[in-house]
Amino acid sequence: MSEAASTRVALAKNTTSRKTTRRHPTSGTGTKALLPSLAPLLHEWVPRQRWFAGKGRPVTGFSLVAATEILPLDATATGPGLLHLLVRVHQPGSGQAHPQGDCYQLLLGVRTALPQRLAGARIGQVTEGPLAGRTLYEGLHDPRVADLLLERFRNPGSLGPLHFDRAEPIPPGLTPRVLDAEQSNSSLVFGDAFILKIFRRVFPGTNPDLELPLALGREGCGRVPAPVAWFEAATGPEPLTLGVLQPFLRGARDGWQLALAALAAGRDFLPEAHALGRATAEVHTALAAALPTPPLAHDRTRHLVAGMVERLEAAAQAVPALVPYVPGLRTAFDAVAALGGTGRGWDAQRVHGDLHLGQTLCGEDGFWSLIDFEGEPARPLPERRSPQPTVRDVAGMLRSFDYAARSHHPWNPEWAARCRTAYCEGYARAAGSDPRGEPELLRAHETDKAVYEVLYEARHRPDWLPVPMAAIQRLAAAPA
Ligand SMILES: Nc1ncnc2c1ncn2[C@@H]1O[C@H](COP(=O)(O)OP(=O)(O)O)[C@@H](O)[C@H]1O
Ligand SMILES: O=P(O)(O)O[C@H]1O[C@H](CO)[C@@H](O[C@H]2O[C@H](CO)[C@@H](O)[C@H](O)[C@H]2O)[C@H](O)[C@H]1O
Repeated sequence: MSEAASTRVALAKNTTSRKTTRRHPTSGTGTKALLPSLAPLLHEWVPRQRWFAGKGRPVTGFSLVAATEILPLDATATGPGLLHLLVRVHQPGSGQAHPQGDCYQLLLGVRTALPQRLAGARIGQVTEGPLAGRTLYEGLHDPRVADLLLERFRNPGSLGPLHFDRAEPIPPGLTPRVLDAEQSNSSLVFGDAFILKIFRRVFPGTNPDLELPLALGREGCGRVPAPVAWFEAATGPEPLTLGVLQPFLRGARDGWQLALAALAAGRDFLPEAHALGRATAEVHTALAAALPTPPLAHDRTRHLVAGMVERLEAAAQAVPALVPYVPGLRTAFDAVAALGGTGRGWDAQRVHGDLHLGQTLCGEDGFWSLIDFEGEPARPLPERRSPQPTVRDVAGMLRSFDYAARSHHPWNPEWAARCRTAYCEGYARAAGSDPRGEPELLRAHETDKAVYEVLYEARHRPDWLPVPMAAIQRLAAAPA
């Protein structure tokens, strides 16, 4: 992606170098020049955010990809200013899509005085530059900012590099609230009618969390809330998806909470697991009808296995506790490679990509929906958008039953085993084929998922590491 502007702030040397910037219609006088004065605050704040994916590696600087003044930053204005930034965060040895680092979306509120109700959103006071003396804060926590975003969706169109689109009319005057969830992104709920997900780490190319729900909506699949509106940035040849507004499923509870509640009550979760299998199969069937389904021939099987091996090796480097299990885990991948070598092929299609209990919502009427089609956030976007065997999703859910059972004391492995069976039965009933019919492929995907989880937990929730590590031990010991 070409940088829309090239202001770069080198934090390591505590120096600021400014190169030429391209004029931008909404940048306002000096908007791009603001980054150097905001960088020290961002350097403290960004790495602490739940959505920051580069944890554990130092931040060495920031460069500006795009800046848009959504609300004027004029110091004489009575209300807040709102600065929309796309910022590349420089980190050594990083960058899914860019060698220097990943690009993040920030919505920064600017006020002369921060009201007490926004104290929790405070980032800090700017000490230099045009905003000196003013307070910077997380804009999404400010209802005035949230209202303004909704207004943009109600009246779509372009604002500098930002483009707002909608599929249907949106009513005015919906009260906003920030969703208080442990998330990879940030979400705002409007009047319990809509939920707006703001993507934090953004990549060139349509995000599958917009692409797949739109395709499923066109296909008439009611298992996924269909996007009502979205916004993107044009900063290079491909758009960056920035946010999606969709219907809010009021009163729905996620599968993770429900599974834990069942465990706490000493109950099985079998009708739920069966229904989840059915919902997954219906989504897969609709995705296969809506989007291409190239078969996974020998060369692509090799590629699939090579990716799994590569991820295992990378994870073992990052988490040394994995190292003793690498040979055992490799047998799962070798078994698929061997089958591929005999000319055996598999069907492939677009899938959810990161399916787990927390991505399922059960409505008050007991109807299950699937959400969050972004795929595994750590994977490069082209890979997340590539067709894959549907067992990838099945494996994700099977792992999730294991997670739920492991996070409850005393550990009840039979509970998880029964859920896994019920889920596969529900899936088979709706899909017409049982995911357990391809045991090598399923085991390889479960192994790949457990490896991903080890890395995820090591980076984000080290206390949870024993959960996927227990599965690693089991999978490494399983006969090939
Ligand atoms: N359409 C929806 N209706 C109700 N709640 C939702 C909806 N979409 C998401 N949520 C809630 O928001 C949370 C985070 O959404 P998700 O898409 O998983 O974001 P992230 O990618 O940041 O994890 C979910 O766990 C769920 O509780
Ligand atoms: O929901 P996200 O897209 O942010 O997914 C990431 O975080 C999940 C945890 O919040 C993580 O899921 C893992 O923990 C879950 C329990 O909290 C468990 O149900 C899942 O099976 C397990 O993978 C997910 O892997 C990660 O991508």
